[in-house]
Amino acid sequence: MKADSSSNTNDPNSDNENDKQNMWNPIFINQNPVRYMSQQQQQHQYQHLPQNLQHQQQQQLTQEYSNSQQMAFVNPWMAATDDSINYSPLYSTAPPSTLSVLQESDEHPQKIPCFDNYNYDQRRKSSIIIPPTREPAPNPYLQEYYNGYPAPVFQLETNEMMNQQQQYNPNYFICNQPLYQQSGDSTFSIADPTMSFSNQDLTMRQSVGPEHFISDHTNSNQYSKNGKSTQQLISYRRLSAFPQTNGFHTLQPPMYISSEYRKSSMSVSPKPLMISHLKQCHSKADLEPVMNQTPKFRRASLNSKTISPLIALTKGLITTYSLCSPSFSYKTCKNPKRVLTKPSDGKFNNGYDNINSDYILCVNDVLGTEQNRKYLVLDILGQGTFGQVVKCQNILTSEIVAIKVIKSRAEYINQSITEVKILKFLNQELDPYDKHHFLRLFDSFLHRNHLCLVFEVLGKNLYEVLKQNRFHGLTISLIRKISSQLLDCLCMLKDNKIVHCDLKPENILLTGSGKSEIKVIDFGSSCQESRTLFSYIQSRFYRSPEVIMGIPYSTSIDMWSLGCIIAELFLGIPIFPGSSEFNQLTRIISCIGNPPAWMIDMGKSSDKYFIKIESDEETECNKYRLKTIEEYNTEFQKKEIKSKLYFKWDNLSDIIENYRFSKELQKSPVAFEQEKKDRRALEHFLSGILSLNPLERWTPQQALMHPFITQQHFSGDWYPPGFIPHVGTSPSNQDFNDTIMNNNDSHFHRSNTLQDMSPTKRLG
Ligand SMILES: Nc1ncnc2c1ncn2[C@@H]1O[C@H](COP(=O)(O)OP(=O)(O)OP(=O)(O)O)[C@@H](O)[C@H]1O
Repeated sequence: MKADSSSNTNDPNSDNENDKQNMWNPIFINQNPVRYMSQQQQQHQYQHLPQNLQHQQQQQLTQEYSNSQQMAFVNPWMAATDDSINYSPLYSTAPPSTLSVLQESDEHPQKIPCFDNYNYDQRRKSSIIIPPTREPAPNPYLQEYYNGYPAPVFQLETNEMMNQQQQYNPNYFICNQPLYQQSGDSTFSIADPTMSFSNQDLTMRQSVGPEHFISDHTNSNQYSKNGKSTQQLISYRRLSAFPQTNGFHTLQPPMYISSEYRKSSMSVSPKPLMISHLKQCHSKADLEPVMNQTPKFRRASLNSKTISPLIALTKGLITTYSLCSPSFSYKTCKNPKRVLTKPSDGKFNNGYDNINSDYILCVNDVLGTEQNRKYLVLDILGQGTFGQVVKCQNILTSEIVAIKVIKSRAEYINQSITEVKILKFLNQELDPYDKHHFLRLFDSFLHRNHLCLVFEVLGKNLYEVLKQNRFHGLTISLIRKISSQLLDCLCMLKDNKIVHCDLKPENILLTGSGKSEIKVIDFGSSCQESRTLFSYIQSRFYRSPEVIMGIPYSTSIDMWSLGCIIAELFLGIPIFPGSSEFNQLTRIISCIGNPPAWMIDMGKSSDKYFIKIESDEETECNKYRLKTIEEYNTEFQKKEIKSKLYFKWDNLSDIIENYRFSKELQKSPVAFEQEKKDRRALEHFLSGILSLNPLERWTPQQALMHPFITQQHFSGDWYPPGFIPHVGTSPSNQDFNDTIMNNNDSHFHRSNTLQDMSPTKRLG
């Protein structure tokens, strides 16, 4: 070991040649470096052996492995490039899973084949000290062995085991330790059960893209335009929350390990696991950290400064690799780029854009060219109909921001210019002190034909919050806090006659301040009340009945969306998860009741969904009924099916009242009583917001006064000040409800599972 005070000994990645040459300590170097085989080679060779021979060799391998007293330092670079090496037959026949363990452990000197042309001198000079073999840690996936029992040395899998595994579930195979699911040519971990809802979301939770905005002035019938159906349009739209279902996030124990295998593993190395002695604590001094002496043979040394093997193989990995192979050189520019955009093939805009006209973004890309407008791309935050949102750092100021990179198509850019205008107005004119929960826009610029909007960076959206909560509802006090902030925001919008047009959980983000503070984002579909040009707006689950029926709309459509969002926050899943507009309307009507006849009379699209059953010319009072699924399918050549019901009860108040009480609430009678009172107030609050008649629907100002928000005593009845119920000329509620209810059987079948909605069974 050489001490060189002139070299930068603190830097484990030092490029100093002396450092490298003096790192090797001959005492601890095994003369037989391991040859690394590719997984394919291993599998191939293993599969061709007869089964009894495989078993015999596995045992031999296990025995030799446990007997080994020395470790070899393995140079992955040499091994990966040298093809002229003869493999040990033992290695070539080991089962794939075993070999993968061996590759990682570097602990098999006896079985290591020779490198004919390997330069041992280089290794002998090393001062990296390799400790003698010690007992491997117990396998945490074999839980029986974990608590104090000897662990199997490593996991072997015979073909028989693999077969049994596959018989048990053909989709799973044991891959060393974690359990993976195989799908096509990609391998991923067992799907998180909470992800099951996402698939449905892909087609249902989307907002409407500008190419699908249908102007009332051009064509009122969104279905007949271009001959495209809603279903066809949906396929072009994208999920706003970036799907995160492909991550390797679930590690599961193997599903099956035979008892024979366990016994054989036990017999290999039955040494008891040492558990460190626990001492009683008498004084503060006992809590002082104890520095153990540097264990002999347990440290690697770099120019007299000792570094641990951990540092040598993490922080100091580059130096370690350089020492292993003089030809190894590391340059960050050669690093593979992490692409954030999917699909990532360049199709348009000189190869900068993918097939969806999304800019292909990679980590460490720079957006913007001007001095103070250069942003380093760090990660993806979300994806939506209009483009992608990425976390970036201003190169000049180091400020972290969120940049929404809009698709390079004209219709998206134009609509986003409106978003910029509205946000500027909201930020600068309406809410200069940032008190009313609007997203802050800092800047906007063009980058390679993409409009980039620079926002403050926020936290999780409410859909992600629910998902993280395994689609269980949030507590009433949290719902109250979120609702009052949203109402405050909607008050500002209503006062200034601005319609958001796309309120949904994905567009409400926690600020990340830790105070359940939220902000409303995505004003890309917003408009002024006087310029409601489009009739195909709002994400379906949150779409108001007047928009579905084609009635002129106002800021009250945002109140409808708010009602749906609050109900979802309570229930954990959407209250009206319609699979089509017809299905959406059916769900709304069966839960809340019928719309007044004047709405049906007035709606441009009403005749798609309703049939007139009675017309009284004198009173001009018409009666309608919802079309049956068969009638609707025949008329429009659709394939609507009975929709699944996810709640045991039909109407809103029963759903809220009977929704599952958490175990904590059930334990405390006081909390239980309070919850029941809160639920009654919530139910009444929602009934005012989710009024089918937009003229009777409470305004945000009215809703803010409701006892659910103010937490005043709720007696069971409450009217907002100055509220006069509109007396419609609709058929009597009873008549209509009878019709609807008679139709209900044909529209719904009750779901016994919430598979499409949520991972857990929650029937109300
Ligand atoms: N400022 C921000 N900070 C953190 N995440 C953000 C921010 N803005 C947006 N996101 C994330 O990106 C997602 C998509 O953003 P946004 O809704 O603005 O895009 P969009 O293309 O308009 O989507 P949509 O399909 O809803 O119209 C959001 O759901 C959110 O998760």
